[in-house]
Amino acid sequence: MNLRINSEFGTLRAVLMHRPGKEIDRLTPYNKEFLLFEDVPYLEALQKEHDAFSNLIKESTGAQVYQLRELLIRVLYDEDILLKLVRESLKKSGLVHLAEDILERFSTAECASILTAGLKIHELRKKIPNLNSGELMESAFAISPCPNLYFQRDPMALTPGGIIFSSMKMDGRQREADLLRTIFENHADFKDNVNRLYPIQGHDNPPSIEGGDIIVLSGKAVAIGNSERTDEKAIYHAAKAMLAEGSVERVYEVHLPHKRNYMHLDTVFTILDENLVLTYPDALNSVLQTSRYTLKEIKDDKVHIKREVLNESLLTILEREIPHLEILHTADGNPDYSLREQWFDGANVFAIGPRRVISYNRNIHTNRALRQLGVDVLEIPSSELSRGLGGPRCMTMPLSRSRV
Ligand SMILES: NC(=[NH2+])NCCC[C@H](N)C(=O)O
Repeated sequence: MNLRINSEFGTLRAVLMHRPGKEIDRLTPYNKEFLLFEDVPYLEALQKEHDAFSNLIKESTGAQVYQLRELLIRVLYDEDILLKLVRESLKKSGLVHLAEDILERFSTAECASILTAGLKIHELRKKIPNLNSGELMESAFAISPCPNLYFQRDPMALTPGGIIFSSMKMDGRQREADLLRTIFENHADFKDNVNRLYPIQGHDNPPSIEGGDIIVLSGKAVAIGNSERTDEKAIYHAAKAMLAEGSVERVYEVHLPHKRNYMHLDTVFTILDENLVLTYPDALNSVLQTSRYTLKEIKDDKVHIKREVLNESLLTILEREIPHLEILHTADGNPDYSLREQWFDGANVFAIGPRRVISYNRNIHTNRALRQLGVDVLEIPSSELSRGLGGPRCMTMPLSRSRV
């Protein structure tokens, strides 16, 4: 698997997902906002919906569906890797000195659970009765949970030139990118095929960038949202690395309002075929601030890139990059429904092949409009999955697609 993607819609061959687990049960009415959820989901129902999603992908495409937990356990068998991750995860609570004790008392599979679902002081005390946890309350987290891990789109991104490992903006998600990067840089199935574009060498605290903001417009062009989650500096470095690699010739920086319902560029639009884009009414026209990065020259091993501020809307850019562009609006533009359906990620469908998408069943008006255009729409249940405010594209990390 060469871990590069040159379209958003080539027939899916392999995808990474995470079946939600105990990390979801960490959500309460008090921490849900901090942990970026709209509500407190019912885990069993959430898992059923997620299973329906992953099974549908397998049945409809025959693609290989990797599960994060299995990949993680495999790399954690290397004790140095495990120790490093556990130490890193304990930094926030100031309990790094407990890392070795944890490794001694928990199995590798249990450590994988701790790294995803977190660990509370009182849970740790069961294994270490004389635990000195300082000022921390029994209900505090020694290791914080990652309830957003089923949004596999965000901790990294595949591009035509290689992989961008995210540096995640919000406190509640920061550990996710470490898990993914550790897997891809160490797992035997992947490590030799990783061309890391970001973070660049020597960046300890890289500026933030998240996978949901990165959309491959074509084998030669990539759009990155400058958003609530992705910083201008990160876009600059990622653009420079992509342009230096050579596959991508143009990187667009798209300024989004820094608001929760625009949190990532893929909440605004998704690409379903070589000339079909799904978006919500007015979004493409109202995004007016954009910039374009191109390569100037590579001289004495130094890469120089050019940034042009464009007075063009996102629509104009898409029209230039995608010949014969056809645009479909969520709920077909119906003012009574398009906002509702956009809120629950109507524009965020997951393309499993050209004009073949998986969509939330609740977005009935959008799904109907897609079908009227001849798109094959496969639906998944969405009562619980949608409470995290992410849609089918957000929940998937395609690792391989047929080239288009
Ligand atoms: N690619 C996306 N749009 N992801 C949606 C992520 C939702 C998640 N609750 C967050 O706020 O981070």
